[in-house]
Amino acid sequence: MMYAHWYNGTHNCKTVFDAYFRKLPFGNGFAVFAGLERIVNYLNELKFDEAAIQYLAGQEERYDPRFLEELRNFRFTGNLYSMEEGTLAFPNEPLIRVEARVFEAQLIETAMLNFMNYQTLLATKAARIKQVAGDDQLLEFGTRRAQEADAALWGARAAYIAGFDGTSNVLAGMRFGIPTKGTHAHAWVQSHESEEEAFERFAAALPGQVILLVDTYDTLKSGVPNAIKVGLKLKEQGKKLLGIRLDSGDLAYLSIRARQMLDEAGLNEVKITASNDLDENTIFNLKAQGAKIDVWGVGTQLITAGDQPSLGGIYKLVAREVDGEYVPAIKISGNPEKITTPGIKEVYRIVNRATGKAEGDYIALQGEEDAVQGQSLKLFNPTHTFIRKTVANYDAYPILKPIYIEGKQVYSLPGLEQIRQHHKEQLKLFWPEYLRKLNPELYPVSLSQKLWNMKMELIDKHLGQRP
Ligand SMILES: Nc1ncnc2c1ncn2[C@@H]1O[C@H](COP(=O)(O)OP(=O)(O)OP(=O)(O)O)[C@@H](O)[C@H]1O
Ligand SMILES: O=P(O)(O)OC[C@H]1O[C@H](OP(=O)(O)OP(=O)(O)O)[C@H](O)[C@@H]1O
Ligand SMILES: O=C(O)c1cccnc1
Repeated sequence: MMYAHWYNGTHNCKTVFDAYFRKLPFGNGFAVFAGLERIVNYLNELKFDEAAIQYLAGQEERYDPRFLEELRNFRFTGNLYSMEEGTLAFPNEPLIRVEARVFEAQLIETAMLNFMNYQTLLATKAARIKQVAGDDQLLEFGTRRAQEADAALWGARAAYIAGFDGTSNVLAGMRFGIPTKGTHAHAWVQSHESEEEAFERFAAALPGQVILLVDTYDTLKSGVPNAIKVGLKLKEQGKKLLGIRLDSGDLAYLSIRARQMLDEAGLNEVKITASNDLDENTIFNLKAQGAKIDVWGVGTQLITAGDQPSLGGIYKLVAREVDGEYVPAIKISGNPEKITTPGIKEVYRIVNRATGKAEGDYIALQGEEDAVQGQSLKLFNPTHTFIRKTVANYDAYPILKPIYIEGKQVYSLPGLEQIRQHHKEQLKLFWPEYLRKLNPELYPVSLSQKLWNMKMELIDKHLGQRP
């Protein structure tokens, strides 16, 4: 497409694209936007180096050398607006808007969607797990099962944004400052003559971090009693057994029994960690069964987003420059939900001043800023327009922030702690009915009347052209 634009002399035409998703993952009521940091890293480094030019020169498309010369000077020179990481996002509203030469805007589509889709999916899955875990500690244990190494690293970051407390991925600790936490594997126990010896040696090496895996041979007959022996010895030395880990069997029953045994031995402070194919449903059920688990190690189901391995985020052309002016663009589909919303748009989060809670998101055309300054605002469902409400006494917060203006990064990436905090504050903005895990209420995302009218006119215009 880049070549075809260059060949036809349209490559410098300005275009506007929106990145958004149509359907929330996991039946959740919201998504947690993530991926911006990696998008910024990508755009800052985006260029065609000599090796790339050479590779393209050898392809069967037989690119004109002047095109390859153009690529040599390629960099991102456009504008990019985005939600901040950790922000709650909803279907059919732009999460990112790109305004750039079509040459650039088109190239970055796939990479941007890759980063946005995976990280947003992961942060959303992690938010669901966080919701059931409450104040229990959550550890990300997924690296060995992730869809390759990048997914492990950025997935650990996304999980931390949404409320996980640590990761077993040490590179994620080094790169992003996420606390690294973990225990030991069965192999540690298997590589000693006895379980007791294995526990003692582990405690000797890492006296401040001892969490012992107790299920290698027999959890209640051998693992927990041996851990208690080591725990009591550590106590005598003024040190502490931090915890035990259960990794198989009935985690409710075993944790209740292990808790009793630890308490009877006077080791009330020793925490119980559980792992083994956990997700929000097993954790919810284990808690309902009265499991005595303080720390949850979650791997495969989180890092692969096991129940929905992809977010269907898309990137659609919404405006293009014609004779020096932007004109809105639309894509029609037989499926009304797939019809795009044309034009350059702002997204506002409408917050009720009396309750401090979000009433809905409101998408208006650029230049329509007055629409959200009035005494009252009409929100309606763009597909089922009879579903409507009027909000008075509100604040309208624009949620797309400028990240690049004319290719210059104008946004300083916040630290991870700040992003995590922002996410926590976002959650407080919403009524619980939108946040609940099962059958949440549909959060209203409305179009301005002007935008809705314009969309309908464009639909009429294009359908009118049909034979
Ligand atoms: N009390 C419980 N209620 C509901 N689910 C549980 C309970 N205890 C464990 N589970 C879950 O049931 C599944 C058991 O899986 P599986 O049968 O493969 O494990 P296992 O045989 O105990 O251990 P291993 O990993 O050694 O095979 C896991 O996902 C685990 O988290
Ligand atoms: O179950 P997850 O949520 O992915 O959590 C990570 C799992 O990885 C480790 O197991 P390991 O790779 O040794 O396999 P196994 O315990 O299932 O045999 C650990 O003991 C957990 O069970
Ligand atoms: O630290 C652990 O116990 C751990 C880490 C990753 C995967 N499984 C277990």
